[in-house]
Amino acid sequence: MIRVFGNSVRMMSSQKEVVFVTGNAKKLEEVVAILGSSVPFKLVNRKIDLPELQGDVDDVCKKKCLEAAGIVQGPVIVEDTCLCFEALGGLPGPYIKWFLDKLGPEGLHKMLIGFDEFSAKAICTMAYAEGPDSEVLLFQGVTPGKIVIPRGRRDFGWDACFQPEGYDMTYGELPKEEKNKISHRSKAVQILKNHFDSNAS
Ligand SMILES: O=c1nc[nH]c2c1ncn2[C@H]1C[C@H](O)[C@@H](COP(=O)(O)OP(=O)(O)OP(=O)(O)O)O1
Ligand SMILES: [Mg+2]
Repeated sequence: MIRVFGNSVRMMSSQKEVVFVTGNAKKLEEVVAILGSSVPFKLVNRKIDLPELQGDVDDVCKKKCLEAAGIVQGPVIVEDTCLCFEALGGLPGPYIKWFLDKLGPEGLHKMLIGFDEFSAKAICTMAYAEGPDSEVLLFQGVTPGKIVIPRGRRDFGWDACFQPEGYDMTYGELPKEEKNKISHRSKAVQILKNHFDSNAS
């Protein structure tokens, strides 16, 4: 179990504990690194494999969040990550996990050769709910880029085949701290953090 303790004064008054529900250790590692210690709540992880749902990005994330809140019976954060290919009208999108499992990063690139169109968007949608009957808030970060022949680390999903716009390195080649400054996840976490910062007093 990983705990991130907020160190702000506001933390003393709120003492809010939020459970980040994910079965993906790499996601957790990045969210913890991006959030740092300045969050006005205490983040606690629970490793639960939530169902892989169907639908549009926002719907998938809302349902996933309510599933998690039902299990935890309290405040939760979940996130769902999409990789959307321009040539495929936004697919695989939320189904990227299955495409990656079956094709690997090489296959994701090969799939697009016939289209000769490699533009893609990495989208992270974070969802927060106070409980199973509460409203779900969404915080979304998007990083545009292109799908390339894999280069770099293979330790996290499709990192090796995604090259963010304006960079000549893939996510898998960029130092972790650099990825965490520009990634879809860092943008979503920043928006979520701003929300909690402005509602914490
Ligand atoms: O920054 C990333 N860089 C490379 N690959 C990534 C990234 N973020 C997620 N991924 C992979 C993991 C999974 O194959 C799919 C998203 O599926 P997604 O359902 O959101 O993740 P998951 O099932 O692994 O964890 P969770 O328990 O939070 O649902 O893309
Ligand atoms: Mg999942």
